Amino acid sequence: MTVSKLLRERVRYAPYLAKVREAHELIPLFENGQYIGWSGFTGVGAPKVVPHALVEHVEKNGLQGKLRFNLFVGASAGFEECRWAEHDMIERRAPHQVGKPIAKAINAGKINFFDKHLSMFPQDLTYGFYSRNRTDGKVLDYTIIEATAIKEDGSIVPGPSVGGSPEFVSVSDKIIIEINTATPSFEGLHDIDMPVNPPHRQPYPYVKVDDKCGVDSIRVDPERVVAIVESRTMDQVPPNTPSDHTSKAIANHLVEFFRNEVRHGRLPENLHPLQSGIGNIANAVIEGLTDARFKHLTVWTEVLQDSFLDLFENGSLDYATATSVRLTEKGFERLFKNWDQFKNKLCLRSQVVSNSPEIIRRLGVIAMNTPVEVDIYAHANSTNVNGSRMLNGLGGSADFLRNAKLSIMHAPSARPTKVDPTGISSIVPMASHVDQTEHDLDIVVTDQGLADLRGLSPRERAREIINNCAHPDYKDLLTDYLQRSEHYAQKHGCLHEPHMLKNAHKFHTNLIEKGTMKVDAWDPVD
Ligand SMILES: CC(=O)SCCNC(=O)CCNC(=O)[C@H](O)C(C)(C)COP(=O)(O)OP(=O)(O)OC[C@H]1O[C@@H](n2cnc3c(N)ncnc32)[C@H](O)[C@@H]1OP(=O)(O)O
Repeated sequence: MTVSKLLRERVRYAPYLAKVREAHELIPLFENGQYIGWSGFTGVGAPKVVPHALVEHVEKNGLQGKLRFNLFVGASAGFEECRWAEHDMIERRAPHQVGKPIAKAINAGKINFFDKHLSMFPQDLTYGFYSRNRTDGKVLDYTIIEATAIKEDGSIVPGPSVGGSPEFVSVSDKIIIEINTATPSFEGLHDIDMPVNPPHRQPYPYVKVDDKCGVDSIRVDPERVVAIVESRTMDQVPPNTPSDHTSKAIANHLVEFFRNEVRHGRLPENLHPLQSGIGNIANAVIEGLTDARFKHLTVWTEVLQDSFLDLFENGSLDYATATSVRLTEKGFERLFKNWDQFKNKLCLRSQVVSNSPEIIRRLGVIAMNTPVEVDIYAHANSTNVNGSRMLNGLGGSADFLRNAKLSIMHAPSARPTKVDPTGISSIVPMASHVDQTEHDLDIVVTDQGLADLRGLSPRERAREIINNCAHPDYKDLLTDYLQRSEHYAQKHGCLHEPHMLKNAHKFHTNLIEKGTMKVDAWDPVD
């Protein structure tokens, strides 16, 4: 088959050129029930052409439900996995996904989804934990990995994400590489630690955000590479919603808090390395920091969004490292236009390193993530609406919030429902599912204000959160819940973290029944 000039330029290991194939030629390799790894993290760097050929094959031949895979991706893969979900091609999936079709299939019980900390998922896969029921001893049948170049030794230069690819490649029976020639090569941007399992694992020696101790490409045994496919499809990240008065208010409270910490000597003037989660609030908070004009900031995070480019450009940010650079089309244009400037200030690592609890704690990272809800004692739910409906998954939130120097959760104080513009309170009596515990969180912040929970007992925390963070529509209700719970608990000698279990989830049941968390009355308890 003919090999394009662009592909020849990107593939510097000649033996691979004999393995160049069209995606449709690879379809016979795939069988129902196989274990597949994909590159990709937060919707960038995932394979596109082979997954697309497979879904077309399923669609054309009516194979929905008959060609299903155990699919593992470092974090969300985006559009391609949503199409697989729509065509019932996913039997099992871990650990983090984003997109209505895939969440719908999970919540319809069609996909066996399991959620695991992003720092742990790739290593657990290499331990054989997820393939322990296989009788052939394999972990993954295929890894399909997107690359932007191949080096002289056949090693893989990833694109805008590293994620779990090093681990997938290390335990995969066969490997298919998609070389993306539509996107510029990301060569020089990666620092990758190839997996070494206990008892031989050494410490990751990073003590500064810009330390580089790994390799610049993913080592692979060329014999296991069965095909090279050219991809001409760019990543597509939807534009971020512009910040609004809610996200701006959250950002302002946080900036004020940081300034106060600096004044009291608990943070240096350039703060500590920042981590910021995904979503519009996270993006807006970083925008807020841009306006605050801190100097010499650094970032140790898992995903970089567009707003970080502003921080670089206005001179606030010295260096940023992550496992994925998830930019919109405009963001990527800005990155490539100023490539020489950014390439010395940016580094992409494996997700086991970007999310390593040990490094997060060593660097004193400031972690900021958005929850579904936080309860009055500071247990937070990041994943399951009403304790049951999976959204995206835990992601790296707990890797960071458990280990950061400052663990911050930011949310709007209330969200609208169809019948009530403030029908959902982000502050609830008892979280309907717990991902981050009271032992992890230091700060809760909403558009109403900031609750500093450090050193407070549960009942003190409850007052700080209700008074500072709850929406005015819910303040009295939550205070009433707390006082009644205290009265009840006093009688029963259980005043440490008082609850009326009969009413603890009444906000949620009321929301399900009436479309608002505004309960009319509490059930009597004695
Ligand atoms: C890859 C990474 O891990 S990055 C690092 C951080 N990762 C994480 O924190 C992972 C977990 N967190 C997340 O997935 C997100 O931060 C979320 C979903 C919790 C919040 O993000 P937001 O942008 O604020 O969520 P958004 O407003 O889009 O809400 C998502 C859905 O949940 C619903 N929802 C959110 N909160 C609630 C609530 N308290 N009660 C009921 N429904 C809720 C929304 O109405 C919306 O419903 P829809 O899908 O039917 O439209």
